Amino acid sequence: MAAPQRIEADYLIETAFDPRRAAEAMAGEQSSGTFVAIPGETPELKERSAARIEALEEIGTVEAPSLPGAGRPKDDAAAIRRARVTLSWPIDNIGPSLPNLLATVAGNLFELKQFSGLRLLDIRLPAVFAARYPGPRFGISGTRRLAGVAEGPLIGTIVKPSVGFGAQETANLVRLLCTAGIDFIKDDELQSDGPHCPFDTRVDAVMRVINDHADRTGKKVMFAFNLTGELDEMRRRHDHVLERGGTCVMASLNSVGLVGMIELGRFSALPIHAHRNGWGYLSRAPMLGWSYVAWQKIWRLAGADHMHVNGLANKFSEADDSVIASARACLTPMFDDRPCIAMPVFSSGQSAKQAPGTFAALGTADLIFAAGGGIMAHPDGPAAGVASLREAWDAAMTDVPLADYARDHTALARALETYAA
Ligand SMILES: O=C(O)[C@H](O)COP(=O)(O)O
Ligand SMILES: [Mg+2]
Repeated sequence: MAAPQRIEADYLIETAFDPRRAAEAMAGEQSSGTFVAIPGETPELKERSAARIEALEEIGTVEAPSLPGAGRPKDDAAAIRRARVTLSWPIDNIGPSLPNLLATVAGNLFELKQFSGLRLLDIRLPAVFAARYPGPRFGISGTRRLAGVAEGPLIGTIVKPSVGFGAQETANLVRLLCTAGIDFIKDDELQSDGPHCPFDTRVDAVMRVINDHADRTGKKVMFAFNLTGELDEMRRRHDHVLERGGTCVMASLNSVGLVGMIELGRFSALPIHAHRNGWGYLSRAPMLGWSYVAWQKIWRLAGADHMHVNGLANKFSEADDSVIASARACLTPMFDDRPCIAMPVFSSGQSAKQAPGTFAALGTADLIFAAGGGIMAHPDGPAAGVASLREAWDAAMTDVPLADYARDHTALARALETYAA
């Protein structure tokens, strides 16, 4: 897996024009060219700075354009063709800069008239990027160490109701979950620092419970406090969590943006739990936007330790094979000497029933399995919800079918009845 010398990006394109001509327009627009030839773009300059087409493979035709507004060639009967294209750029165009990488590989090309579909599938970066950015400081091993979970998944939850609890009500729920043996708890992304549940007050109340539980049992439950905000706010909130003995902070990636995440990555002395809310607008249309395989690399390099990947049979619209491809991507090294592995977080409509499928598909338990409704709505209460997830994972990892294991594990049996649909 040698890092390339040039920046490389793979795309899926759809066009009514000749795909090579369209890809040339895309390469030109994203490097030295524009819509007409310009005198300054000499052969020497192009040699130095132009993006190149490294590969182009046509993969078929479609009846109708996927996106509105695309142009058509004069021959209006021309087929609409799809192709996979790899472009490359010299690193000297931008240097190892993540914000400028974004403008280069995922900038103006999505709206070029030549295309009725354009999706970024993957990126590969020269090793200078690994030297410039921190990458995850904690990753799997650091998270396991801080959470005191040597093997198996981190069984986790999201505070639910997502908003509405005050600090003390949140702490009361945390006490119950700690007693039930949970490993990981997070704020919902909708909860940050509103007047009804101020960040500092929540941290103080929750950490009193977590520290007290740790003093008595030796187990410090990891709580990801959502510090999403402006840069100074995030730094101040981070310091408050650290002072109170907290072991994780959370940020909404699309809210803090790339620069926010880079700054947080450089600053943070705690693992960063990266929430991907908003992902749908980047990915839901199959012929537009980003593949998670490409997108997650940017955030890992910026410093994300945990990356949300949705979950099997989730409440959203993503198919299971895409969820597993995303989780595998987070576990795939980015550079030989800087793997930047992030721990995948399965979350969204998860409950005991998805444990075997998740373990079988991923082949590892190096993950956080977070169930909000899947724990809170257990008919015998959240403690039984936690037990049901633990039992489901024990069954999955010892290759016992859930229904068999449920015969003498009541919490699991009741969960399977409840979350059957
Ligand atoms: O922030 C999250 O991960 C979601 O709110 C998950 O909630 P759920 O487990 O109830 O779907
Ligand atoms: Mg949520």
